[in-house]
Amino acid sequence: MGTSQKEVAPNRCASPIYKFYSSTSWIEGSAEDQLKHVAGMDGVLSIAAFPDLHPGKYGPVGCALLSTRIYPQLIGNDIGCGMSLFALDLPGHKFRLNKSAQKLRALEEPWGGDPAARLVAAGLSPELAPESLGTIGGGNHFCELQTVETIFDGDAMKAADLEKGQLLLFVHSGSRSLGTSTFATVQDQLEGLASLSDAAQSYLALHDKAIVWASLNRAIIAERAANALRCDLRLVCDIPHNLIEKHEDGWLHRKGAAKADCPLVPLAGSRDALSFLLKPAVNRPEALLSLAHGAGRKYDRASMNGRAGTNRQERDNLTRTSFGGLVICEDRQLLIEEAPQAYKDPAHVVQQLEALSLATRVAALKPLVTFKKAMTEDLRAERQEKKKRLQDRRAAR
Ligand SMILES: Nc1nc2c(ncn2[C@@H]2O[C@H](COP(=O)(O)O)[C@@H](O)[C@H]2O)c(=O)[nH]1
Ligand SMILES: [Mn+2]
Repeated sequence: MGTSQKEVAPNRCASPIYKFYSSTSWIEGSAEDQLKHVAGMDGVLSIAAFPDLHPGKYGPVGCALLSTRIYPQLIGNDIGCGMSLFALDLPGHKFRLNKSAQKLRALEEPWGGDPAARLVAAGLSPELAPESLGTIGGGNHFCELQTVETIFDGDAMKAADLEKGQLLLFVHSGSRSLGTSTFATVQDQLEGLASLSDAAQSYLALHDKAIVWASLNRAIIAERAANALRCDLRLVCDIPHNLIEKHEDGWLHRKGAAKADCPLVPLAGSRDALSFLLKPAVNRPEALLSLAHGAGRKYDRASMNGRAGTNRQERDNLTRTSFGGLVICEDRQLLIEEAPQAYKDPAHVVQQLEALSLATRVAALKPLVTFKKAMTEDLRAERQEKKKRLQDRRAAR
């Protein structure tokens, strides 16, 4: 069994950091500085860091942290963000790439369902951010049509009733405006919250609702996509990666770390790389019941300007993949910020997890169509209006 590198931050009281990556992994120094900082925070007992580790706004992304105190800023505003994988009953031979891409554009239209009914059925108040339900959101959230490219663990695939060539939907989204408003209530509490305090209890109550909301949101996004593709769907796994959970020794914070106390965990690649389905190992307590959730960022959003999509030809190329797939992202800035070059190599991340006996690969999943953002008439008009306002303001100066 491979061993993680254990490090104790210089602070005398700092907790151990178990690093589940090696010198061959792309890890920014600033991400490790953030790890050391959080290891020294009051009440922190242990940290597990995965090969998708990268610096985040409020702390490191790609890690799990056990603490006696509650730290909402480690989770940030996208509480409950996660990835859900669904099997489609669309036979591979009936699949048409261009037609499917066209159909998935329907995801940009407002959802025509009954948010109140769905919220109530999920045990939530009908007033809980109904307007955002069924929407993907920005950043690196997506709804991706994939196919099973390679099977590594036939038994696990059989148990999940999946086969080679199977069409899948992979949805990455979170709690949208609900997570943002929940985080806003505690955003300034950088020193964390005593777990029994009123502030912690009311944050956790809202947080738990955001987890359920985010999962429901992913299910509705997938239903909308399956409807557009005129097929049925079946949930394979639904795994959050931004959340706090009660653990026997304290509070387990996962930021960009997949909850791994379950049979199958997806690991996202990029829109032009394979994603993976993993089987978590069960005997690594230092990993804090968690796994890497993706490839992890190599370059932050701002530094992608100039690295990708610098001219029209390059931007056009970004809407097609090296697998022959298509990307629907009609927001130029988003197309560039989320270019595949912004991410590390997911195959390396998986290889590291396997080398350290944290997980084994079950299957590799190939992206066919990645939906992020389509330009509707309303959006186009909104954009033009904004452009005009800017021009008028400049002219008035
Ligand atoms: N299959 C795809 N994976 C993608 C895409 N864009 C990003 N990614 C991966 O998802 C994780 C999510 O990171 P998070 O910290 O924001 O939750 C990221 O690390 C990438 O590996 C995509 O279009 N398709
Ligand atoms: Mn996420």
